[in-house]
Amino acid sequence: MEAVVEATDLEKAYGETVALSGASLSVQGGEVFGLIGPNGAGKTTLVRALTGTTDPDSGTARILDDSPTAVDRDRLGVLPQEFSPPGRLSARELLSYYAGLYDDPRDPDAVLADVGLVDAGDTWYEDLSGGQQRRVCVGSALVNDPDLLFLDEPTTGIDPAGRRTVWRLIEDLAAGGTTVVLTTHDMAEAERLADRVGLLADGSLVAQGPPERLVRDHGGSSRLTVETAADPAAFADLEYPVDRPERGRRRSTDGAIVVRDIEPAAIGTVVDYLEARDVEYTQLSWAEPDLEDVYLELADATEQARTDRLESDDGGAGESDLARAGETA
Ligand SMILES: Nc1ncnc2c1ncn2[C@@H]1O[C@H](COP(=O)(O)OP(=O)(O)OP(=O)(O)O)[C@@H](O)[C@H]1O
Repeated sequence: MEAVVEATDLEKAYGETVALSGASLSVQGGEVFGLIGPNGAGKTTLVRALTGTTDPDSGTARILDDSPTAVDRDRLGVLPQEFSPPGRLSARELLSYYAGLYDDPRDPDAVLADVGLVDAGDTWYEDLSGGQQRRVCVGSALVNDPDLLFLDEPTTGIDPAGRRTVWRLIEDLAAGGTTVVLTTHDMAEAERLADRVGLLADGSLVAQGPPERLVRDHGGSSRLTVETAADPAAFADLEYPVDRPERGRRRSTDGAIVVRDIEPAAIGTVVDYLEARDVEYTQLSWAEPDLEDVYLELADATEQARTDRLESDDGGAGESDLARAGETA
């Protein structure tokens, strides 16, 4: 399959701030590629470099076998993260306006239907809810029926039902052969839609692969979370490894203990253990590793590597972690 997006060693700094530090990726025709990563990792900068709205300091970017600034705009759809169309045009007028910019656009009413806004077609953009506005913006990126579509956080602010409408839309586009590069903070969205996911951290892609492979390689084991104020020492005799939840995973305010490498059939053993020792708990929840675990693991490893690099004189301490994290790439 031919690469529709190809980035090699892209670097971009804004003054002292390094936004991209050697980002490389390749997206094949018809693929949905999910770009994930912490705030400030460089995702929007990468999308901008790939769509010709920012010039990288070095490295090369090609889309649709052309340079991002020279590519045929009729073949490209872009939903930027920040997009503010004129407020005093209706949803339908806005889509008609954007459709008018292309040689062979789609029917704006069909696009309105695609994004689930038939009933709001005559409402001024400024009177739509935030989620409806975002859906109009998604629609504006589709009016030219693009071969390649960049969506930078398309579902931010959209309610769960509307999010599913957009997800189905993206799935239909992908089924029709559209190549999609999707930036998101929603791991469920990435896991559901993306054929491959790239984790951007500290300006470079530290891991790339199909979500299930990333989960297998970096997600860790299944876990049973016990919401309890008890100390981990109370679990010392349990036959499974026990520790605290990862950063960002704790839901209870009282604290929790995580029992690892445990299958659902063995949960009863833990319940018996807790009851035999009068350890109080409020809830048990079992989960398989998912993309969020990969994210937390690799983003943490990269952040730690960066801290080590800043703290060490020769800068070498963090590199091995980064290299290890990137083995899946
Ligand atoms: N125009 C700009 N001028 C100065 N700094 C910028 C500019 N654009 C981005 N940056 C900086 O570059 C870094 C990467 O930003 P970018 O917006 O690409 O990250 P991101 O991964 O998209 O973040 P988020 O998830 O918050 O949208 C950040 O430190 C940001 O402050």
